[in-house]
This record gives sequence, C-alpha cells and structure tokens, in this order.
Amino acid sequence: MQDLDELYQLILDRKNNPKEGSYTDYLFTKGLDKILKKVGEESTEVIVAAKNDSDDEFVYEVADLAYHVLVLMADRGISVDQVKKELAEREGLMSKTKERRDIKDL
Ligand SMILES: N=c1c2ncn([C@@H]3O[C@H](COP(=O)(O)OP(=O)(O)OP(=O)(O)O)[C@@H](O)[C@H]3O)c2ncn1[C@@H]1O[C@H](COP(=O)(O)O)[C@@H](O)[C@H]1O
Repeated sequence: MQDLDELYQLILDRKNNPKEGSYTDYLFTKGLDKILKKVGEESTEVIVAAKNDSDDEFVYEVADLAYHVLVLMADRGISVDQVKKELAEREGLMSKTKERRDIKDL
C-alpha cells in the first residue's frame, strides 16, 4: 500500500538518484515541457473517463493524473506538505458563492 506521501518521496528519490529505465527519471530528463504535456494529457483522460460508466477506468485515470501532478510538484520544488498546509488553512472557511448570469442572458 502506497500513499501520496510515500509516492512523492519515491519520486524525489528518482529525481536525486536517477535510475536507468525508470519512467520518473525519463520525465525529469525530458524536462518541464514533457511533464506539463503529460499533466494535460492525463487531465483530459480523467475528464473523458468521468463521463463514462466504468469506475475502474476513472480511478485508473485519476491515479495516473495524481502521479504526474506529484512529478510536476517535485520538478517545481513543491512538497506535499505545502499543499496539505494550504488545504488546512482553508478548513472551516465559509465558501463564498455567487450566482452568475448565463452567457445567453447577457
Ligand atoms: N504511479 C506511477 C505511474 N503512473 C503512471 N505511470 C507511467 O505513466 C505512463 C503513462 O502512460 P502513457 O501511455 O500515457 O505514456 P507512455 O506512452 O508510456 O509515455 P510517454 O512518452 O507518452 O510519456 C506509463 O508508462 C506508466 O507506467 C507511472 N509510473 C510510475 N509510477 C510510480 O512511480 C514508481 C517509480 O516508477 P519508476 O520511476 O518507473 O521506477 C512506481 O513504482 C510507481 O509507484
């Protein structure tokens, strides 16, 4: 069983100790543009899977996206703890919602 913290640590380890044949290493070697393209691609796959019936496919695509976002965070030097801290600061906040007019009503 691997949680997001453990996966992030593994990704950081790949960044600091490149391993031949590693897909994570391949992404870091290719660089930011490649990582961003993968995040975009995996986001689209999540959206398409979300509208289809298969929960398994949706979960699979969300996991793919989560992995690639963690690689992007590692590349940008952002830790999982920083995101956790940001989420914690939002805890208990009252969300501000406002009705927006539909474009057709403008
Ligand atoms: N969670 C993942 C994970 N999710 C997705 N992927 C890879 O992401 C790729 C996405 O598939 P695609 O078909 O979109 O991409 P591709 O055609 O293989 O490659 P591209 O040229 O398009 O980038 C696949 O090669 C998957 O293996 C992952 N690769 C690694 N991990 C984790 O990272 C750990 C370290 O992996 P290595 O770095 O490979 O040792 C693994 O043990 C896993 O826990």
